[in-house]
Amino acid sequence: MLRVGINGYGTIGKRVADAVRKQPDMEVQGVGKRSPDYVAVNADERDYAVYAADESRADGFREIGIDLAGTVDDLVAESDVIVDATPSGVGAENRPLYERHETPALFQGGEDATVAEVSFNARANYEEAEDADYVRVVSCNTTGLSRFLAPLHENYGVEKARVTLVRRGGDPDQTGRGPINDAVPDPVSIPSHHGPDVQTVFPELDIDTVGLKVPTTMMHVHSVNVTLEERPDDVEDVTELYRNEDRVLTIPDYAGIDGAGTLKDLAQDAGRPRGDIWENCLWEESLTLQGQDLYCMQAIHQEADVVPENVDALRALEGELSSAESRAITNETLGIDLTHLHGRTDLTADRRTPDESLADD
Ligand SMILES: NC(=O)C1=CN([C@@H]2O[C@H](COP(=O)(O)OP(=O)(O)OC[C@H]3O[C@@H](n4cnc5c(N)ncnc54)[C@H](OP(=O)(O)O)[C@@H]3O)[C@@H](O)[C@H]2O)C=CC1
Ligand SMILES: O=C(OP(=O)(O)O)[C@H](O)COP(=O)(O)O
Repeated sequence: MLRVGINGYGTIGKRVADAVRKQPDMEVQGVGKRSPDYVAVNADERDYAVYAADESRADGFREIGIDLAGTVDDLVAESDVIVDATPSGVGAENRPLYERHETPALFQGGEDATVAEVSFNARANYEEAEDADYVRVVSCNTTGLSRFLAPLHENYGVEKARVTLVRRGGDPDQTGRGPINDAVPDPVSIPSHHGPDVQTVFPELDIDTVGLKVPTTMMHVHSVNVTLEERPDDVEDVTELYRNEDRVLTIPDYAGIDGAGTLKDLAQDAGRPRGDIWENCLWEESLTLQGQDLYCMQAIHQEADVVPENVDALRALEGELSSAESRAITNETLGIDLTHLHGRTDLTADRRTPDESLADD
């Protein structure tokens, strides 16, 4: 059993903890938490051992009935590997602590790529993490773009990718980012940081990205245009390619899923924890071919898509399972499977009004 310590129990850390707990080959050693607040209570209620990130606040944990298991220093010493899910920039400050204990670590996409030896996406470059001690799981947007681009890259070649990222303004718990009523070029400089970040996974790829933020907490939406080196025979071939990707949910036209709100509703109806959507959500109807150019739109649940990638990155560091083997276990244990949407598509031919049916009979 791989003992995994999670340092930083916020939006990403709490989801990674729950995902690790579901794996047959891993266990959660404990979680590092700084503030003794409702999220700390939630960790305690879920029976995670809580370690203090800031010793000066240890009394605050005791006052709310949380019996600390130690400090983050202890957590690092007792774990086989650390998932650092602290805010952007704090991970880099933590790296010397992990080095001191010779404990390998994963970092998140808010860190600069230089924090680790490898920037990781399970679908695109799993093998590169096998000999590493420090790995950065790329950000939610970069994860979504890597999953989207990998099959195109392999099957048709990518001459040039251009992406407009309509970014959610903040996560639901980030009350400090609102209320807002605006659409803000963010970053206003072009290209945005996302293009260079995708190149940490696909070094040769020619990609330009621009970003803006809008007042929603639900999901990011990408408008993508890719010039392919080789033209697919038919757009249906591309649709089929994505239907066969394990972490891409292709949205069939009949489903009536018209935006991030209906996607979240779908996830909640499906009983997903926290309404999480781990897959890229790609509208089939938006897949369009014009000459060598492919267009499409996809939505990315920023709180969730990096979670299975963290689990796979832990296995990549171990070096015992292949990408396909690890992804299969992660998908199965988390329940990454909304293919029931496609099990219904055959019925669309019979979607006639009662009057039409009677007329035919
Ligand atoms: N949120 C998102 O949409 C995504 C975020 N990421 C990346 O994941 C990383 C984490 O982001 P996110 O989960 O949103 O962050 P959160 O702010 O939600 O959580 C951060 C956690 O780290 C703790 N923390 C803060 N400062 C320190 C410190 N000095 N030492 C130890 N722990 C500390 C916080 O403690 P406390 O609250 O107790 O003070 C909290 O538990 C970032 O790199 C981010 O860019 C990647 C993909 C998507
Ligand atoms: O990694 C993320 O986004 P990014 O890919 O746009 O950098 C997360 O959604 C965090 O974004 P934020 O920088 O708006 O907090």
